[in-house]
Amino acid sequence: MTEYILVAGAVIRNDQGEVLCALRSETMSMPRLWEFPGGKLEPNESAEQCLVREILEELGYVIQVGDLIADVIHEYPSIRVRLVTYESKLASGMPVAQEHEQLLWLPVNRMRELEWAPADWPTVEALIKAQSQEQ
Ligand SMILES: Nc1nc2c([nH]c(=O)n2[C@H]2C[C@H](O)[C@@H](COP(=O)(O)OP(=O)(O)OP(=O)(O)O)O2)c(=O)[nH]1
Repeated sequence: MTEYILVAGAVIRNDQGEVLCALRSETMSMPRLWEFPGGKLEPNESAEQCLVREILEELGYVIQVGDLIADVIHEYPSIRVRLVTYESKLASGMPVAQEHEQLLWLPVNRMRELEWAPADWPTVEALIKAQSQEQ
């Protein structure tokens, strides 16, 4: 039996195709690592419902959730996280950081420059691969 914490992350794009990257603050676990906004699923909640709720809490904004990008299990020293990431769009307007230290819109081809939470790398690589296949 492998137990894990199920976490959903939103890959939020703007009209230029840039992705919203969020820096975990000093007071959060895994401080100062970049992540996709989101969080742990509550009981009886779908990943989509979790993302809409978390993004509203963290960024004050409603998103529209699209396709699954990656579904990975990462073994941290003290926890095992299953991270599912989804394409998402903002309905309109701009997100405002309420819990994160910093928000950054980055083109996909620059995402490797950030220090991501280890569970996030398969999503970053999938985004880069998908973009290179489009060109
Ligand atoms: N939201 C989010 N969490 C991530 C990502 N990558 C990753 O490893 N995580 C980890 C960090 C946390 O251990 C967990 C998500 O918990 P959370 O975002 O609800 O964090 P939290 O601050 O409420 O929880 P915690 O401090 O009690 O761990 O998943 C990611 O891209 N987005």
